[in-house]
Amino acid sequence: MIRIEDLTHVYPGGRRQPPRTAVSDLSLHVPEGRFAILSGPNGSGKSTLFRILCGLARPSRGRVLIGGRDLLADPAAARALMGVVFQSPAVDKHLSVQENLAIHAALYGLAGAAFRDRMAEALAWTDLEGRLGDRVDTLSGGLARQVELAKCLLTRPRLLLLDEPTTGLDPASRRSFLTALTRLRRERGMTVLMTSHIFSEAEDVDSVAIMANGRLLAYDTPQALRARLSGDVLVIDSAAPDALAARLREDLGLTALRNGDELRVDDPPNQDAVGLLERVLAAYRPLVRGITVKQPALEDVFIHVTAEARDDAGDGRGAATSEHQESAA
Ligand SMILES: Nc1ncnc2c1ncn2[C@@H]1O[C@H](COP(=O)(O)OP(=O)(O)OP(=O)(O)O)[C@@H](O)[C@H]1O
Repeated sequence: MIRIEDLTHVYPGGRRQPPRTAVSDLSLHVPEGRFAILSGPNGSGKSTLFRILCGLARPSRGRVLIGGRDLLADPAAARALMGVVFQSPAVDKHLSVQENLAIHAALYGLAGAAFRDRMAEALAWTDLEGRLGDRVDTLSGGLARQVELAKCLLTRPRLLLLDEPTTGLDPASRRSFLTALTRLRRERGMTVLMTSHIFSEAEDVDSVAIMANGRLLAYDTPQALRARLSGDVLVIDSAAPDALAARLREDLGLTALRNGDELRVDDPPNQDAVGLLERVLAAYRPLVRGITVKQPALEDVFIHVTAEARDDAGDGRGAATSEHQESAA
């Protein structure tokens, strides 16, 4: 459904600013009926890629096919297949749910009975039943987001693009929103691509793409990504992470990846993580604020992959292998 080929986007520089490459030679395939999450640290290029996919920005190079339609050559045909939920609210909060839906429907020539049918169909995926006459600013944040979803569904898209749709929602509202997306994928065969920083959301989707510095570092199923870290992870919170990392390297031959004040030793070689925890505490107690051993979750893979890319390349650039791209496809 989405095929991105060798996509590059460079923001032109100004008098004082050099050109900036936000997306670099990125290829990604999301087959029809899959739910994929796009993740990456701040500034990794997610929003730029999202804007290109919605047709809001034209890439410097590369090709994007949406349902076989060339987004750059025939944007109207490609856009007709998609519904988009942007990060910033795109509903009028002073109007009721129904009024918001009616305005959006009118843009697509839907009115009268046709509109009412489509509205009922769209609302069936949400928890908005009984709230049609309520002004959007009287709804909870979670329900207000569902109005955006219902708006997109009015046009029966085959692809849903969502930019951090659950940011700011409480866990229960997040869960309801994701349940609606999962049902749309399962019962309607809809393709869903969503950007997110919340890794608990990614545990049950079909595939997860991890970007950094405009490049795709990994793209695979959550299970396959988790399997990249086979053993336990030792996580150390330290007031002096660089000094402690140097000690671990010099004294114990261990590579620790730094993430803020945290050091992580993934799957420690030649010893179990609990044994290592005891050794670290015994030898470097003054440098340790907190220490724990845990089973790797997706978030740990994300930290591992992005930190490794930073360490490997120095300039933060890593490269996804075609193997990862294909296995998720
Ligand atoms: N309009 C612009 N002009 C110049 N550079 C830009 C512009 N928009 C983004 N960039 C740069 O492109 C890179 C990618 O930014 P982008 O916003 O796409 O990343 P992101 O992953 O969405 O970040 P965030 O999670 O913080 O929203 C960054 O280095 C950013 O500074």
